[in-house]
Amino acid sequence: MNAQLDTALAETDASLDVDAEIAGSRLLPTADELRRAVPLDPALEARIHRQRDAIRDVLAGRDERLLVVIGPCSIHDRDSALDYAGRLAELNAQLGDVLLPVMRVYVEKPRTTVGWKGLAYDPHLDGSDDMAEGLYQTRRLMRDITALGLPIACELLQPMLVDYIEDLLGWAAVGARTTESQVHREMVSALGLPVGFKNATSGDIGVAVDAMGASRHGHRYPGLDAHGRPALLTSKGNPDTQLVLRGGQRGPNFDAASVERARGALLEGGLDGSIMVDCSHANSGKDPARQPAVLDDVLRQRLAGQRALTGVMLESHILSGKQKLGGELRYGVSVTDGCLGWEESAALLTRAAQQLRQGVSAGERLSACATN
Ligand SMILES: O=C[C@H](O)[C@H](O)COP(=O)(O)O
Ligand SMILES: C=C(OP(=O)(O)O)C(=O)O
Repeated sequence: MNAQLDTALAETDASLDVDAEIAGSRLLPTADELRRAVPLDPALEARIHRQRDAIRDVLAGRDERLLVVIGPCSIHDRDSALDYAGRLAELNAQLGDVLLPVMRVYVEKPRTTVGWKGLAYDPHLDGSDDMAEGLYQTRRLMRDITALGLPIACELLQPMLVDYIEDLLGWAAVGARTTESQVHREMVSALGLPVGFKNATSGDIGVAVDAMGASRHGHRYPGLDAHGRPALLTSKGNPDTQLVLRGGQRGPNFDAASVERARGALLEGGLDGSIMVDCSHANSGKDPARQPAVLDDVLRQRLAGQRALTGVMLESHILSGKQKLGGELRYGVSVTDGCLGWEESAALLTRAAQQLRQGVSAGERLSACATN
């Protein structure tokens, strides 16, 4: 870890513990300290603002490209994450006319019960939970990926961690397990970036629509200021949100009827109909091999005129499948949910781009006929 940060961090004085149930306490850097240790230069900051604007344009329908949030289910090592980012940046140069790729750099994992919680929590993958190091690695990695020209996305799970990384993100998700939480809605209302709310694990989309409505409003809520002090914060409200359909306990919800129902619910809630389909999770029954079929269906709906479909999400890594933590790890294989491999992912995006180009040029031909 950064030496300057390291000396500032120590075990806190146990005699100060007011709660006997807390078995230990270690200081973390404040967001301000970490940002100073891993700074963002003004040129990169300006680039991230342009990336957010480009994503906002897609969500609002001003840009016809398809937003593609793609990458590992979770990041567990820097080398494979940078390797993946390099490949995606190269592919972006070829497909950027019709797709807007954003890399999943997911460093916090929500668990159904218990399990590894991600690089930010446990960077050594061994239960030692060296979070000061995890946050440092996270910020450095995110900065290095954005420097390749790629916008990045992650799930914002623990509101206290947002300030450590928020300035680096192009897009963020609130996950299926937290969409109904008022605390997360307040958090989103203070973010200056586009955010997708996922439907609940039950499949209920109403909570996500409510979340979008709630986070458009300004809120007053307790949190931490940039120096880590408790403060009453006042947010302005975030107008740039999107509904993410990820399927649920009753099955998938990416089909045309489900998408149209979701669009109706958004309009009824007074919201623009911007929808992303997560091709993974309950929409693929957690079988990565099913993600291409979901993507195909979404593309068919888009080409048939469903303009509310502005984005897709795919879980993809260097190599396909998944592996358990514990033994020796294979390079580039997910340690959480199963992913598509890179070769297949690249072929899939290339095919999607071709289909979208053909669709667009067919559309242009039709409008040219109409005006002649
Ligand atoms: O995206 C990843 C997982 O679906 C999510 O973190 C839940 O994982 P779990 O059910 O294995 O805990
Ligand atoms: C955990 C995730 O998704 P969900 O909230 O849909 O389960 C994820 O996208 O990594």
